[in-house]
Amino acid sequence: MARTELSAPPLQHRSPKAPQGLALSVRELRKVYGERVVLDDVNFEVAPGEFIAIVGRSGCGKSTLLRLVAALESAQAGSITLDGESLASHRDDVRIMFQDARLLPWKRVVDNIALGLEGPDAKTRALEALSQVGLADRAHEWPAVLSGGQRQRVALARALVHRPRLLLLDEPLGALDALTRIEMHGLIERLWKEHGFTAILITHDVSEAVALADRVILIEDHHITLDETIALARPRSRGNPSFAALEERVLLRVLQQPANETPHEPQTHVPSGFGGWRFST
Ligand SMILES: Nc1ncnc2c1ncn2[C@@H]1O[C@H](COP(=O)(O)OP(=O)(O)OP(=O)(O)O)[C@@H](O)[C@H]1O
Repeated sequence: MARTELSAPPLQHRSPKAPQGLALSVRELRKVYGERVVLDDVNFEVAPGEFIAIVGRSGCGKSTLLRLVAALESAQAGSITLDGESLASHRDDVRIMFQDARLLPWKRVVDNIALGLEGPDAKTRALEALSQVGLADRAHEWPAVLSGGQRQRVALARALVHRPRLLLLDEPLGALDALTRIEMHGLIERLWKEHGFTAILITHDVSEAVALADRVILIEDHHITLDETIALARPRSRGNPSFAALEERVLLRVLQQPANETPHEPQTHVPSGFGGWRFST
């Protein structure tokens, strides 16, 4: 496989002020619904500040895995740790964003973002976050008058205002048109670089995964069967032949036509400890 334009390690571009992203370790994870095994012996590691995309056919367990990392559900076996500690220890460091923005329609945009913030500067912080996603001029409007893409920008601001160290993205661009998606890729990548959080993105769009992620993980048959490093310099160009080659390679694997190379082995063990933490957006 062609691998050109080697990128720098994820954190080298970051501002020294950015909080460090959390390291994630998933070990021997098993999730079953009734008789249905969804995940079995799933193992992977995510380095602080790394951007991971998870792909796989519909129903393979991507959202289930993210919900387990978000402690919205618990597993039958295995462990998930953040910086070697339980999920409960980092409940305030993790935020999740979904395909629908889930804004409260009776609150203005800025008040949706300020929800859950405390202190006299809550509104100022909410306005700053809104400005970071390019919507400062829509602060006092109702969510209903925004476009789908704008609503997702608000959802992103609502997550970022809490300065997460791990951002979980469950197909956040799935309902947007192709042009808006590409604009959002640029925005997400810029904010990831500036804020320094670790990011885990679920997507059906292999091109999106290759555009954004340091690594793409494939789930099939309850396991991780591919863990592919995307060693392309950022910002990435879809017109680049190396981009197209990587996209094709991952897509062929998703379609169950293995390429010639062997998937990466699962990575090393770190201390375990499973705990729950409160969900909030
Ligand atoms: N609460 C639940 N109860 C029972 N089965 C569930 C539950 N949640 C998910 N499942 C099942 O687990 C499997 C994995 O679902 P999941 O939503 O994680 O897949 P996915 O890869 O995210 O799919 P998609 O790409 O279509 O969103 C599916 O077979 C689904 O029906």
